[in-house]
Amino acid sequence: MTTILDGKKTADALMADLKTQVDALAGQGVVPGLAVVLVGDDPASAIYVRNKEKRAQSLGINSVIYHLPFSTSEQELLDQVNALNLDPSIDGILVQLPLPDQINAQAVIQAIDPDKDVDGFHPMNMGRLWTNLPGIVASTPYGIMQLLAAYGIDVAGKSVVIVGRSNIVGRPLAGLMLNANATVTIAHSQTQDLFALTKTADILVVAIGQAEFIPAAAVKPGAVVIDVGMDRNAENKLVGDVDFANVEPIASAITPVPGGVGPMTIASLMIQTVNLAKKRLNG
Ligand SMILES: Nc1nc(=O)c2c([nH]1)NC[C@@H]1CN(c3ccc(C(=O)N[C@@H](CCC(=O)O)C(=O)O)cc3)C=[N+]21
Repeated sequence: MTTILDGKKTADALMADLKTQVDALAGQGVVPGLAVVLVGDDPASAIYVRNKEKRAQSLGINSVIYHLPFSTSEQELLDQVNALNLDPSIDGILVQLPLPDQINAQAVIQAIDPDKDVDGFHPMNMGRLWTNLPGIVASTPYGIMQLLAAYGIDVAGKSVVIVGRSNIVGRPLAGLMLNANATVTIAHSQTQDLFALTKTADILVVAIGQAEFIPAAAVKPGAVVIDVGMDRNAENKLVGDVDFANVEPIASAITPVPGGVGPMTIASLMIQTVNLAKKRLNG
């Protein structure tokens, strides 16, 4: 029997616990503040923003959305970020990616106060992760680690293959996996004989954004499969990067899309926002 790694259920359980923490903070006069800056109308960002809003509201987190037009200049965005850096009611700042071409995303990420960088994308937080120091960790990788932990899947000593080397998922996940004592390989578009490599993985993570790219022949029987993709197939249905129907029967455990990694990403963002608010209170 294959275990379906239910991110929705796991996220709901984590949020029930987090709600008591938010209530306790409120009793001490602190409401966690999350600022989300969205430039333009990227569809994946729109789903993310909508679901974040729902979660934040039900928890009692003060989530403020700054929806700027697609034509926003880099300087205008930097000014917005600076204002949020200085706003004491804001604990976490998240600038939705991708950004329009006229804006240098790295310049914006580096303008965020590293201690408010709730996405963990600032080089300071990436450096902390890769030196195994405490810091803020990107929400999607953090959510994946929590989902594995919730199902008692230990990564220590396992062979983990991550397909995708983005700063949002692949790289930070590799750091977390290494810190948890996994043996990590990062594969990407130039990897030779990719499916032979993925077939060696005890834990296979795919984050490339190509609908149903990974076939059953690329997966070791009994592997744990984590699908980070959020793609549209030919019928415009939301699917992942893994051919779920054919891979599910041979995997020992697998995440669905939707209902897998996505809800865990949002839960992780909420957890880290609350942790930053606790820091505001306790220093
Ligand atoms: N700075 C930044 N940080 C991000 O983490 C970031 C980003 N920009 N830009 C966009 C992508 C996309 N992303 C999603 C996270 C969760 C769901 C999600 O909740 N998915 C649910 C719901 C799907 C649905 O409602 O259809 C699911 O998979 O079950 C979606 C998309 C975060 N991203």
